[in-house]
Amino acid sequence: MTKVAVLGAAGGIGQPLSLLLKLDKAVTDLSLFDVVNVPGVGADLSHINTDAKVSYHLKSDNNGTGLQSALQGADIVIIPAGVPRKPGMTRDDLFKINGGICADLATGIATTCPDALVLVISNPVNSTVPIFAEVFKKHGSFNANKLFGVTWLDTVRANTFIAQATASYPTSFKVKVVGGHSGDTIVPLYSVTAADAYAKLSNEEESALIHRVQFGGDEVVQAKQGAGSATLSMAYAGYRFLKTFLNAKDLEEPIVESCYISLDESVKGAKETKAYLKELTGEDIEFFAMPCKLGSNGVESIEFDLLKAANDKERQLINVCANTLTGNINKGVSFIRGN
Ligand SMILES: NC(=O)C1=CN([C@@H]2O[C@H](COP(=O)(O)OP(=O)(O)OC[C@H]3O[C@@H](n4cnc5c(N)ncnc54)[C@H](O)[C@@H]3O)[C@@H](O)[C@H]2O)C=CC1
Ligand SMILES: O=C([O-])CC(=O)C(=O)O
Repeated sequence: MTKVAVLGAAGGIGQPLSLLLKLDKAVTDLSLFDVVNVPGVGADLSHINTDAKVSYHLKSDNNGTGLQSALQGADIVIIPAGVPRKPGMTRDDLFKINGGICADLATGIATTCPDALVLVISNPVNSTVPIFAEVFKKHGSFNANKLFGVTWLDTVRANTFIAQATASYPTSFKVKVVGGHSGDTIVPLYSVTAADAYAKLSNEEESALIHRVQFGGDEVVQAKQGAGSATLSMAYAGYRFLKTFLNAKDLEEPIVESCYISLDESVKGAKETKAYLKELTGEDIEFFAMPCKLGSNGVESIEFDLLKAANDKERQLINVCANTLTGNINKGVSFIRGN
């Protein structure tokens, strides 16, 4: 029995993501939540003859207790709620409005399903995940092993774009991406996780490839001309990342995927990762996307050795990342501590 709650289910990401979840045999209950339009999305999905039971909840239901009903008994909560970018905006420009939305949703999770795995898609991920962590800490329910920023779209793009650059199949790559989820905080570890293909590229081709992964989101924002940002590729990425947890109990070996997590001491490998980042960048970094071994209870351990194997160019990129990322994290933390 696995209940998955989608918060922001009526949106551009929420709808295709909910469709993919409705098709997954491992999902027994699919709970859809939004502030608008979710009855229509829920009624539509509920006609599909797969076993997952669909329920839908508006925030305003039953005197404003719709969020609590949606979250009751949830094992996994995935959150694509909030506004997307328009051309000319950075993800950080979304902070004020999405920060408030995330803080409210985090409070609902902390008070209704504090043991759930929480997967945050809402941007700016670099700051919204620290917001979730701070709200959970306030309620005494913070578990660093169960809170994730979904950065899997960066992995999806890193695989696709190197395949395009080297005329190979995207499915032949499993590139790990570290850092954060915006521009120069995104660092694909091509030299470590796609060494053979990467070695075929010239210096200029390498730089162009890395730039494309870092700014892949902008390509979609520009192509959509004001109608939003990535939705279909994000729904796929969010579903694939979530599926890791659905599959975990049937696998003998944990799966290793990149995700943005707290480097709290309770996470195995976080101490080493933090110390290494401090030595490399001079910064105390509290959240970082890392390849992690994942099981049904969340992070089993961080794959620190992959980070240590980064080449000089990647180490320089991590240095650039650290500066921006630390500011983004502090902004999220003080949004809650200052409130
Ligand atoms: N992590 C990642 O890699 C990516 C993140 N995103 C982010 O995902 C978020 C959603 O993007 P889209 O689906 O394209 O936007 P959208 O505007 O199409 O959908 C957002 C949904 O959130 C709902 N919503 C607003 N306030 C809410 C609240 N308080 N509670 C519940 N639902 C609420 C809206 O009603 C809407 O249905 C954006 O912040 C976007 O930047 C987008 C692509 C990739
Ligand atoms: O670019 C955006 O705003 C949406 C996003 O995070 C992505 O596509 O990676």
